[in-house]
Amino acid sequence: MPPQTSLWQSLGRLYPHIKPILPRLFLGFLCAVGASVVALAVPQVLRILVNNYLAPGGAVTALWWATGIVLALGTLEAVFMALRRQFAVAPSTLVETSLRTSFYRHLQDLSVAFHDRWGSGQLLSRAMSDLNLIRRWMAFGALMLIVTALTVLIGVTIMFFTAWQLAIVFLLAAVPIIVYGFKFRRFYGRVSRRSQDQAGDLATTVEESVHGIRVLKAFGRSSEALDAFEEQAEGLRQTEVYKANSLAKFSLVVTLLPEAALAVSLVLGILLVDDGQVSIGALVAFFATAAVVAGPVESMGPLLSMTLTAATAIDRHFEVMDARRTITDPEHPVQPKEVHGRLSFEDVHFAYPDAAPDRPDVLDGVSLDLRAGETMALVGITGSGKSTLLQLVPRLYDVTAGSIRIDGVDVRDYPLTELRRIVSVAFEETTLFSSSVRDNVLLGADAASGSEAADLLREALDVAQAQFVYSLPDGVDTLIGEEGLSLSGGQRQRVALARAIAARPTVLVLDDPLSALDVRTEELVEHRLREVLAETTTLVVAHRPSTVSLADRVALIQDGRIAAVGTHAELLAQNEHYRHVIASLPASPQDLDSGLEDEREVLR
Ligand SMILES: Nc1ncnc2c1ncn2[C@@H]1O[C@H](COP(=O)(O)OP(=O)(O)OP(=O)(O)O)[C@@H](O)[C@H]1O
Repeated sequence: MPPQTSLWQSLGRLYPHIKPILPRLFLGFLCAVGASVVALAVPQVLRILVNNYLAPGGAVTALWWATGIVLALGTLEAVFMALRRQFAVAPSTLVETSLRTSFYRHLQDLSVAFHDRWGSGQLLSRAMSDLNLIRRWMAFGALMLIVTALTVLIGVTIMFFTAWQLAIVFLLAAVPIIVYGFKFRRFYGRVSRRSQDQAGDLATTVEESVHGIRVLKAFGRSSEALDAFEEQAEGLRQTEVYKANSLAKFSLVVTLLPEAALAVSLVLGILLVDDGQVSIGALVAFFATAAVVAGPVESMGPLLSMTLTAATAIDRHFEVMDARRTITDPEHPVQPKEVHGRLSFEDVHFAYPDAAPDRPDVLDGVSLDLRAGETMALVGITGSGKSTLLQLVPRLYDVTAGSIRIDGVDVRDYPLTELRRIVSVAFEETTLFSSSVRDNVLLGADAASGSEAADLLREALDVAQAQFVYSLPDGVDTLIGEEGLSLSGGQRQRVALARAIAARPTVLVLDDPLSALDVRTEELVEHRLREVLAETTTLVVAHRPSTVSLADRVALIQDGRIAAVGTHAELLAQNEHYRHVIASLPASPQDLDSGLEDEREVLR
């Protein structure tokens, strides 16, 4: 658990966001104070009523006047309360939305390394429920806490002036409440943090099991998943019960002590009236004021707990917002007029941030040159770092040493948007968004519109052999559902490949994007890719001999370095490890050779 910050530090971090709506919040605050002052005025009217008009021989009309005044004050209090809501609720929703938007923007900007570390449920709960808590606190909790404290302060002052001897009894009762309040604050803050973190972990579990529902069902692990979920949910329930119990204890003390003080002062009050030191009217007003103050005093517990929960939510929000962007735009960006796509890796080293320090780098000095327009296949045993190397090109991660250059310019010197326009990626694990096929394919071609966009879409779908989309219910406008789950694995891959092609990149990195395709379709895709992307430099991870046929040359990666580069035939003839890797691929090298010949025939 991160270190606990002080309550004021946490709440203070919200100030810049609240600043624009402060005038309206202040008006809301004035209305809340108005409502409290009016509520406190009612007992004073009662005092005058009892002392002057309810005495024997008092005028009846005066009684009606007093009743009318009490009614008017009641109405005024209701109006003030309605205005408070009006002033505070709408602006606080604006702050919530702006916090949520900046949170989302920051999540987009944070590096992949950050997302590797954070559970999606933790981010989801911070984006949704924590911000909701903050909004409710801004619109209600914060105002009411101040108003409540003020009401108690004003009420006790009035009680002092009405009958100071009785007010002292109440002040004595306040001392243990204040001491307990301080202890409660520290303790409740910690428990509140635990419960919000547990809620986030629970959200991650739900997200993961919904995501992996097919695997859970296929392996018959649904009941085990349920057991694990129940255990987590029970942990959260226990924390919530613990929280509720400690709040109940605090509320008990906050309610019981003033009630006890009331009982003591009732006896004392009667003695004082009997002694002539306090009038009956003053005694009535004192107790009526005490009754008005009792409400705010009792609400102190829930309001304080709401404030502490909001402070935790603010801490959780800023933990993400404080995470630094590690992959940023260069200070002095280089923007060449024309990019040809020569791609070079120069002594590239890379280790994942969470890797053990004694582990060797995943990439341990990779040096490789791709000519502009060349297609190179990357081959290596599983876990040799092929995907890692690919992800360094569009700067999903940054090299830890060495450099990657496009046309001689370090990728870190390109503006990020420009680099990602130059480099397009398709991964084996496809990610599609819950929108139309068209929007998914044209995701990286945002500059295109109208007929240009339509042409790009048609061509990309054609090259990726994704013509099946035209027979979907609404053609390219068909919504393909969350993560494209309504499509088959091969269909999803083809849409993702079409997306990479439609971006019209200068450098294309493909992480085995054809693995779910049958050999015939793969052949067709490769054929069309070569035609359309003749000018595009392509680095493709190959897990099947047939994919190697796409390449002009093959690079063999071994122990984090490029062990050999050459044509497939050269490497087969010269490199023992290459023969071993190729032999471990789904088809035998002999098949590959014949396959390659067949495919060359197709390409000729
Ligand atoms: N996000 C990550 N955090 C930490 N380590 C990682 C991460 N991703 C991959 N690795 C590790 O880096 C090494 C290289 O992984 P990589 O995915 O690049 O291999 P690969 O050659 O593409 O494997 P495959 O052929 O199985 O796809 C592996 O040991 C893997 O465990």
